[in-house]
Amino acid sequence: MIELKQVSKQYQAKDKRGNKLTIDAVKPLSLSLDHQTSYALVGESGSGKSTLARLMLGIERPTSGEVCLEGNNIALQRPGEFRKKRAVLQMVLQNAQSSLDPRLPVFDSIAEPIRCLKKMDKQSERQKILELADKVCLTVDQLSRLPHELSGGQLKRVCIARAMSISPKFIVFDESVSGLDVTVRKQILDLILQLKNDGIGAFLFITHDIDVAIYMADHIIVMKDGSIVERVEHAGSYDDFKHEYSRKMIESLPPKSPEYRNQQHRMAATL
Ligand SMILES: Nc1ncnc2c1ncn2[C@@H]1O[C@H](COP(=O)(O)OP(=O)(O)OP(=O)(O)O)[C@@H](O)[C@H]1O
Repeated sequence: MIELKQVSKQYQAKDKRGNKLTIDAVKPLSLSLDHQTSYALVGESGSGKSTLARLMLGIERPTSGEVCLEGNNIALQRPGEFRKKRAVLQMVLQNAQSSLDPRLPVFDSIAEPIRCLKKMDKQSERQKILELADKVCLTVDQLSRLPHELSGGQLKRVCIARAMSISPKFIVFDESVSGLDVTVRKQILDLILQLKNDGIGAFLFITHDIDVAIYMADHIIVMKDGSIVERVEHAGSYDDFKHEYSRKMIESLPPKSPEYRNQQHRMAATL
């Protein structure tokens, strides 16, 4: 579905003294993402995960290489044409609150992509939003509220419903459960897994948390300093990670609280 061919991304910045600096956010790499597959991208802060995701979605242009969607180089498509095709690719950002218009009831925020990209009469639109709300467990009452009147977990659900509103083939979840308490976190992760079988074609989960990656994804991609250092399929435990950097990341995991460990056991039991 999405193919990256020797793609790289450099940013120009300035150091403390004002000298020009080139940042190799993503070094040349190739990667294919298939339909109906779950991916996780793990790596420390600054390793290039979000930049790589933005390249996949065509939000950023690569410095070199090609990004192809269904075999077509997205850089060669006319903006109008790509805008329509790009709708099949969605992203759920880390900060749910700032991704939503604070003045709009969340019903309208969920409806926004439909209004921009699809022609739908009001009755069908309402029906569609109610179906989506049901899928992500939001009540009709919650749909009429403003973002600041919802909890963090409810806001994540709104963002997921919004991303799903135009039936995307691929959704990137960028740190989508950070900042949530363990119970809500588990609910959101399970919701995404459930939606995978019931709507989302494929997804990429960006996370610092290797436990979350193991729980969520069929394919785990480990990034370090802009490069992919390891790919693990169907990881069942930490032992499946062999690269020195992955091992270091695992060794530096903080000791887990009893509550967290119990949750991991419950997660493992459901796999
Ligand atoms: N617009 C930009 N301009 C300049 N440098 C940037 C820009 N965006 C990202 N970078 C730099 O590129 C590198 C990779 O950043 P990126 O956000 O992709 O990492 P990340 O792995 O997603 O980090 P985090 O987990 O903290 O979100 C970092 O050194 C970052 O400072």
